[in-house]
Amino acid sequence: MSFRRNKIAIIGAGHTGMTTALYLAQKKLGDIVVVDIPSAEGPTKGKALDLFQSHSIEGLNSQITGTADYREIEQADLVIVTAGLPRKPGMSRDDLVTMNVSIMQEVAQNIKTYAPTSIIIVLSNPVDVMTYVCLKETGFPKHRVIGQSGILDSARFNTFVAEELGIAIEDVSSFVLGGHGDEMVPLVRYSYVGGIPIEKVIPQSRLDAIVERTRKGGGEIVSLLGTGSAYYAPAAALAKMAEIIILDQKRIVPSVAYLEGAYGYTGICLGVPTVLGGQGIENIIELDLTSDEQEALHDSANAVRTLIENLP
Ligand SMILES: NC(=O)c1ccc[n+]([C@@H]2O[C@H](COP(=O)([O-])OP(=O)(O)OC[C@H]3O[C@@H](n4cnc5c(N)ncnc54)[C@H](O)[C@@H]3O)[C@@H](O)[C@H]2O)c1
Ligand SMILES: O=C(O)C[C@H](O)C(=O)O
Repeated sequence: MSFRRNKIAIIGAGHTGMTTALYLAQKKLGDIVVVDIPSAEGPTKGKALDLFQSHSIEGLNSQITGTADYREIEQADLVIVTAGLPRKPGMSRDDLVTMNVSIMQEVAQNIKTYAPTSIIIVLSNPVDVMTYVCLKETGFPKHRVIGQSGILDSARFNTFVAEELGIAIEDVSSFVLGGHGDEMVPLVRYSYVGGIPIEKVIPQSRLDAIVERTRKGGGEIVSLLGTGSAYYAPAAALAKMAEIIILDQKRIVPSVAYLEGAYGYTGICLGVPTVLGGQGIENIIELDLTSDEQEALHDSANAVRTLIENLP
């Protein structure tokens, strides 16, 4: 009799990578290997060992390994890519594209070599473009290369709605569509509090303000932090996607997916509602959009397409 535990690789042992490792360990989803560049091998091993030692106190039993050697991701079921530069105050996510594309190309080649059957979740920014680069570099089928943005953006929207109404965050459900930039499209019409459409309980002017704050939600944290960008909520979003995939939960969540016709777009990666499960993206759900929503999505998709067309 032989048992094999799930294996999750995280590329990038920075803020989001290590926070994701912590959430994954707490969710007891499998063994975790964290990979960073050779010059960061010591700190990567140190962070992994520190987290591993916390298991004795927390009653956890995942194996946590830090390394700079991609051979250690062999047989990973899931690879989460957080490698790349975060933005600084005053920058947009798109300003990271040149640096992060070359990092993504190198990372993707290593995943292709050492974990060719894995499912990949990309976090690195600008995430719609990085998901596209990862898909093209690995040559993996499109359902196995997924980007994270919508769970985070929806979580921000939910937080602001809950604050506005003074109610529990868990009673708010919303959808944010489109690219992970300031043109993202929070879908107010598809957002609810305890099953009640939010348009019935929040006046339009306040909804407009919440939509605007959601669009700029990442930048708000970047300005407050002064250095680096958000990591607790992004890591929670990654761990949620990992849990859905590993447990084959078939949940409906927004993911960055490669589109071949959905919403009228082809050849770009964009945030859309998906069914996520053991195969990765198992389906894309097409919602009816009003002409205003379509126009907003068009602006967002165009911003992503322009970046893709101008890739270095
Ligand atoms: N999509 C989202 O919702 C979202 C949310 C948060 C952060 N991000 C993005 O995620 C990325 C990481 O953010 P962070 O806060 O963890 O940054 P960080 O600087 O804390 O960590 C990045 C890590 O990547 C490593 N790295 C760099 N080049 C590498 C390579 N070639 N191979 C392996 N590792 C490499 C660095 O050494 C560093 O440890 C950034 O691009 C950020 O913008 C995206
Ligand atoms: O805003 C950033 O640069 C990081 C991330 O995309 C976020 O939304 O928090």
